Amino acid sequence: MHNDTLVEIEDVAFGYGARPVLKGINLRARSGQVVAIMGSSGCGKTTLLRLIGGQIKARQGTVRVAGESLGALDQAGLYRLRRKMGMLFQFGALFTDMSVFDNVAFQLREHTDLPEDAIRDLVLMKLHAVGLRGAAELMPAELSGGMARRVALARAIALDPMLVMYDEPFAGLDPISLGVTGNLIRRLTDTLGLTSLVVTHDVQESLKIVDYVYFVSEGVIVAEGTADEIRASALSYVHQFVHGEADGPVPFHYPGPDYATDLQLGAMHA
Ligand SMILES: Nc1ncnc2c1ncn2[C@@H]1O[C@H](COP(=O)(O)OP(=O)(O)OP(=O)(O)O)[C@@H](O)[C@H]1O
Repeated sequence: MHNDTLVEIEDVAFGYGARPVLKGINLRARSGQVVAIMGSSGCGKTTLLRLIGGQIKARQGTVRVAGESLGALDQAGLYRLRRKMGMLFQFGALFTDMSVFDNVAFQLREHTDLPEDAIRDLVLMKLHAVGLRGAAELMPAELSGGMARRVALARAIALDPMLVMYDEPFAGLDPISLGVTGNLIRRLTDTLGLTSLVVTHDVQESLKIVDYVYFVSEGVIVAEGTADEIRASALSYVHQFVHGEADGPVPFHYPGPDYATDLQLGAMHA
């Protein structure tokens, strides 16, 4: 293993019940990298993040985080490792009855014995890092969507994780907040020396900030490369994704009965 490899996934398979979702995934992310995982809806991107977070266990293969194989850890070991991971799941819901400050302080109060004045300094540092120190006393209802996303980000980095996982960080944001969020992910990764894994549909926004991209389809990695390699890719799957075309290997229509049969056109002629 490369000595700055933080996440390493080898030949991982997983399914819900009898249905296979991931069929042999290989992926790696190093310290200081922003790595994106893309693929069409339902291809298993969130499942992959849950495997890395240890919420679910691989049926085959190994998931290693910071050199530790998740399959070999007991509950206490998993819990210890998870403290080094920040997770920002869809929209990173904030506690609506707590101020911005208390939202960010929550993890620190739960997981450390730090005195309140140390917690105060840490919270203000994290809020400063996302440009919202001045918003500490606001309630979530008083924030714009983009601001709420940044508070969730401050909360995700409260415990100084080595790894931050983002599930659809750009979903539902206006174009300006989109750019701000992307730049922030890049900047925090660089300045804190962490690793960011970003699950996203937003190819254009993520290509601006990522070091490496993996495309998942039908349970396997079908393409991977740097942002430039992905932009230049001639693979039809990647081309369709990058250029947002409806026709290509990823069908626009969910598989179903033939359209004419469904509309009973045959019956009309009978
Ligand atoms: N807890 C579960 N039990 C059973 N099936 C599940 C469960 N969670 C997800 N699935 C199924 O597994 C597949 C992969 O889901 P997953 O959420 O990982 O996909 P995704 O790529 O993140 O999708 P999207 O981009 O739409 O969020 C989907 O078909 C989904 O319906």
